[in-house]
Amino acid sequence: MKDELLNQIEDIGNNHLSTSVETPLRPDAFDKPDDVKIQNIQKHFMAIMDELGLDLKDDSLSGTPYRVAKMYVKELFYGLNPANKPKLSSFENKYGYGKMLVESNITIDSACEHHFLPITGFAHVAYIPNERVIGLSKINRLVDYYAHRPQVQERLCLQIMKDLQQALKTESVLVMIASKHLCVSSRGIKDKSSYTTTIEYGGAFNDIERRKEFFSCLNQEID
Ligand SMILES: Nc1nc2c(ncn2[C@@H]2O[C@H](COP(=O)(O)OP(=O)(O)OP(=O)(O)O)[C@@H](O)[C@H]2O)c(=O)[nH]1
Ligand SMILES: [Zn+2]
Repeated sequence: MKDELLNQIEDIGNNHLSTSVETPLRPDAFDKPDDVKIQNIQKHFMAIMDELGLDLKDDSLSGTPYRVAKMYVKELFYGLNPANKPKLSSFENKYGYGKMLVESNITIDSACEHHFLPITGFAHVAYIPNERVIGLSKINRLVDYYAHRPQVQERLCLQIMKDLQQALKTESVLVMIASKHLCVSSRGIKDKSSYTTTIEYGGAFNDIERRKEFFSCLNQEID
C-alpha cells in the first residue's frame, strides 16, 4: 500500500516535469519586423530612463534608447530569431577520420535571462565523427548564435549539443562551457572569483576515458 502510494506520487512528479531545451518564445515572436521591434523597445527604454530621472534632452543621453533597442534586436539577442541561425554545412568523412575533434576556447558572449547581465567565458566542443564532418567555423558560429539570447548556461550547453548531434548524425558530441556571470560577480553576492562550468555529452563521451582524452586536449599552448 505504502509502495503503491509512493509510486503514485512519483508518477505525479514525473508528469509535471516536462523537459525542453527550447528557449521559451511566444508563437508570434517574429511576426513583427525588426525595425518595428526597435521602435517599440526604444519607447519602453525611454520610459525606463525617464523613470530613473535622467534628462533625455541631454545630448549624450538622447540617443541611448535607440542605441539600446538596436543593440538588443540586432546584436545581443540576434540569436532569438531562427532566420539568423547559421547553416551547418557538413562534408562526407572521405578520409575516415574516426577519433576526437576538439574546438576549444570558443568565445562565449551571452546574457543571463534572469537579470539581462553579461555571461562571458569559453565553450569547448568535441565530437567523434561518423560519416559526416563539419566546417570548423560552423561550430563557433553555432555557439555564438545560441549565446546571443537571454540564456541560462545549462540550456545553452544543451542547445549547442543537440544541434550538433543532429547535423553530424552522431550522439558523440560534448559541450563544456566555463563562464562568469556578471549577475553573480557585480551585483547580489558580488563574488568576483567564482565561475560556472557546465558539461553535457552523449554517445562515446559516456566513457570516462573519452572524457579524460577530451580534458587532455584543453589548454594547449598554441602560438
Ligand atoms: N542555474 C542557473 N542559474 C542562473 C544562471 N544565471 C543566473 N542564475 C541565477 O538565477 C538566480 C535567480 O534567483 P532569484 O533569487 O530569483 O534572483 P535574485 O534575487 O536576483 O538572486 P541573487 O543573485 O541571489 O541576488 C540567481 O541565483 C542567479 O545566480 C544560469 O545560467 N543557470
Ligand atoms: Zn543573472
